[in-house]
Amino acid sequence: MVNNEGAGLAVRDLVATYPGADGPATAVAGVDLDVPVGEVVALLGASGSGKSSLLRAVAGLEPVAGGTVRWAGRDLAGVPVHLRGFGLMFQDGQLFPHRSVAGNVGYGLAMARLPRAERRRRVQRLLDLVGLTGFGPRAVRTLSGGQAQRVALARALAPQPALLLLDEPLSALDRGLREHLTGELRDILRATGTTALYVTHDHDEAFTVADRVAVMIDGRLAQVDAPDRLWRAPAGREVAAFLGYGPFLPAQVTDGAARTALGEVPLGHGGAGGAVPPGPALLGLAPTALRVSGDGGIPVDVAAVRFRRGRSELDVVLPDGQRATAVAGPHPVAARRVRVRLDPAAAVVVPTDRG
Ligand SMILES: Nc1ncnc2c1ncn2[C@@H]1O[C@H](COP(=O)(O)OP(=O)(O)OP(=O)(O)O)[C@@H](O)[C@H]1O
Repeated sequence: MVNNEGAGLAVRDLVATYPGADGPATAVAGVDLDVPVGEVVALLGASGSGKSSLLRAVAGLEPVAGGTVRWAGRDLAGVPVHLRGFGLMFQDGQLFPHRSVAGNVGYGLAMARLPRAERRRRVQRLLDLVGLTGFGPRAVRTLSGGQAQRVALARALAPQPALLLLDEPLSALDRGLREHLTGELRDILRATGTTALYVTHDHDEAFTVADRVAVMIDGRLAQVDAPDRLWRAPAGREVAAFLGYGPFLPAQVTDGAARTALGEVPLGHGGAGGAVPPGPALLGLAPTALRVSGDGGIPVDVAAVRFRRGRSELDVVLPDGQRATAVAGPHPVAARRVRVRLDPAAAVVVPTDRG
């Protein structure tokens, strides 16, 4: 991964607002983000967290209320969308309905006045790349949703944009197709060495596509990290809860281990990683962190039992009254009280929230 000083995207203290009834409403609340050349960064957040607003501000589609967007060291304030050299891809593709597939993919190349023969070659290469060999003459209205998004991707990649901005590019597709295309998209971005900022609310998509994932909560970036590190070492309870950890139990960190009501968890092992200072902390449980055990473990009451994907899942009541999920084997569980053991690899220790 190239990371020359000043290369790539550098966003500093970016603020984006919309006019509201009671004055401007803040959608992006002072964001710093770097996307070095060749890297794919996913902006992951709940609906309304400000992901699209940040992406649109980088694209130049929205005016910024504060801060800077730089590419290769150059401040882009006042540079219009079409002169930033960025590519855009949206959820609904927005293909030109009256052009063929090839006409759509080659659009930017025609604009750039590339000679016809070279244009043809590039369009063909791109259609090969996105798995649509031979689709050039097809009318876009005859395409399936997945095919249309492949065309949109090919069109966005055609002018070899310095930065590709993707806003929920797969979210209009059904789950199976989305999962399939996510892997393909990652491979295509890697194969073309594309630098990209990828907005999604889908965790699996972000973790699959991105070199680094930026978690956006209420207009702020709560953590930016490689997928495995984000999962192993969330910065705090807010990020851990967003990733799906919970409930959280009090923990006391000493000498590389965290003591909790469910037992001791070694730090830096399995899921319970991160630089958590000694003192009070929190233990967050992934849905598979508790296993029903035949012998030993903590006794808990069973509130409900479900059978799911070949195994029993129990809602159990922890000693402090919180509900948690415990996983059992393939046989139905009839007991009203069971013992559970903690799998430290499926739990995280995070610092207590500040303030
Ligand atoms: N054009 C607009 N006018 C007024 N408010 C807006 C506008 N666009 C977005 N907002 C508000 O800004 C906040 C952030 O919206 P944004 O679309 O950036 O979030 P998001 O994380 O991309 O959400 P989603 O995943 O639902 O698209 C929200 O509170 C939203 O209601």
